[in-house]
Amino acid sequence: MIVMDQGMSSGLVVEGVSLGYGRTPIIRDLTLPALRPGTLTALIGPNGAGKSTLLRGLAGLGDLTGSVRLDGEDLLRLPRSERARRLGFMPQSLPPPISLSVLESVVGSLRAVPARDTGARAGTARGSAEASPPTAGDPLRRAYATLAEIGIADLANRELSALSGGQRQLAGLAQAVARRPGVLMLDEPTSALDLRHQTVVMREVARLTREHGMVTIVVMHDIALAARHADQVAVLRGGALQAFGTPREAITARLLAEVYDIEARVETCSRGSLQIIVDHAL
Ligand SMILES: Nc1ncnc2c1ncn2[C@@H]1O[C@H](COP(=O)(O)OP(=O)(O)OP(=O)(O)O)[C@@H](O)[C@H]1O
Repeated sequence: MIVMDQGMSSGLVVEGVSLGYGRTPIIRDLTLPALRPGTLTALIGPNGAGKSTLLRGLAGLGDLTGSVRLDGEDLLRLPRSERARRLGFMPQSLPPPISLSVLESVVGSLRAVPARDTGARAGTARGSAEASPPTAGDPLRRAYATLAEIGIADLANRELSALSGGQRQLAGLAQAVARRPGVLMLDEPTSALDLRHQTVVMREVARLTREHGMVTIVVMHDIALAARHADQVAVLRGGALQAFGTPREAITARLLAEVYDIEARVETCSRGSLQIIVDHAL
């Protein structure tokens, strides 16, 4: 059990981390403000900024140095299996098109690393459900509920190998989300999705993050979508943190010019959400 003292803070604390490939450094001495449980952080920045490298490093893939603590516990010193229990990672690549049904793949991921007991009520199935709901077994129930939450209960019995790219991305998301890990890391989870699924996925990820007290980090390129669903935004360029704050604090026309080399306007629409209007590339 972890006992909090004044030197420990709850949530994810990333301090002085560095990481690269071979001798090429990509992330250099990066420190993030503490990421609190129940909050969603959008990690944005231009192509090649190091977003995936950072996420993969935090997930234990790569030789990351520095300090990464979750609720005061040093994640880098934990055995791999223990670290895996605390972290959920969905990479940028789609899950392989293997001969497993979507439901079986989510159950498999739950059996490999059991779900964290967050004390919150297990997700209730919503949305259309063409497949019959399962009647027994906690992993099965949890897996099915997760598919319903992200709106793909109708895909439960379809084989991964017979899905479209976007459908496979949703199945991969279900595998990562079902476990309710302490830290949930998603690398561009909406890149293959249509407009409705982008919105549903971000809404549900934000809801599950709050409900289960997860620290969620989502790499994304759609800044307006990030602004709508994220509690805070971390902006990366050249492996370094350029800005961090609430979407309104962090996303400014000046930042977009500096980080993306574009002239853009950041405006508030009639319903109050941030919109980015790109005028031209600089
Ligand atoms: N396996 C690898 N070996 C060597 N260099 C790599 C490898 N993967 C990525 N890089 C380099 O590391 C840098 C950061 O790449 P990374 O994929 O982390 O960027 P990103 O911000 O996620 O970009 P994108 O938005 O294009 O996905 C880039 O210069 C890239 O070429």
